[in-house]
Amino acid sequence: MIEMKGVQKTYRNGVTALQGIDINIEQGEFVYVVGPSGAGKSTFIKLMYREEKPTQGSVLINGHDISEVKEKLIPQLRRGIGVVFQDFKLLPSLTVYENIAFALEVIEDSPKKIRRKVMDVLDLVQLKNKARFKPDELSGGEQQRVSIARAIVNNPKVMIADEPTGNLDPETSWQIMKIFEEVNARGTTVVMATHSKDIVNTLKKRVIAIEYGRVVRDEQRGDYGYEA
Ligand SMILES: Nc1ncnc2c1ncn2[C@@H]1O[C@H](COP(=O)(O)OP(=O)(O)OP(=O)(O)O)[C@@H](O)[C@H]1O
Repeated sequence: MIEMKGVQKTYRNGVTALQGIDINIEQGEFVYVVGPSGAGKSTFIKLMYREEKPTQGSVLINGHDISEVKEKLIPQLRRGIGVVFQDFKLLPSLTVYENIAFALEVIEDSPKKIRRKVMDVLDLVQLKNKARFKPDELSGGEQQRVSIARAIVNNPKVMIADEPTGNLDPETSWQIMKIFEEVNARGTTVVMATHSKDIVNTLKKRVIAIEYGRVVRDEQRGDYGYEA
């Protein structure tokens, strides 16, 4: 469902962040992307939701080359892809409820439908009781749960996360991983860049390791493979 063919990404400053990337991720897989700092993980993730375009090669989602999606159709493309960041990226002036509903309002659902969908995802991340809170009234783990709820409220086929536990303590990170596993169990493909040796070596999944912009390892139930 996600395919990269002969992908190279060279940034405008001349840095080649990725080269010779050929990978295929099937619907329903859970994939960790690991590797040293600066190896190209974030670039790899950004190519999947058209935050960046490849310099060479193609990125296909369900057979469609996303580099060819017209600018005005990018919001529509992104609705099918939930994205979770290390720093949550919630809108500070909106409540928890509004931050999630915002992702739906652009697709013009009825108010009743919006309410049901938002409350359903808040239930999944166990934050129904904080729907009226603002992000700065929540702990880091709670904010990350809101950002996951926002990412999945449109029921995307893919959830992509760039170091989602990077700012969280170990216990909170495990809570977040339980939610990721639940989302994956419901059929969503999950691709997650991480530096967490503990998580990768405990919750065994497919591991794609990137070094100096190239895939150096791709294993089912792989290890983290680096020192923490
Ligand atoms: N917007 C950009 N413009 C120019 N160079 C960039 C840009 N983004 C990333 N790079 C460079 O591309 C390379 C890969 O960066 P990337 O952020 O993909 O690595 P990473 O593996 O995610 O690193 P980290 O684990 O530290 O987050 C690095 O050399 C980085 O400096």
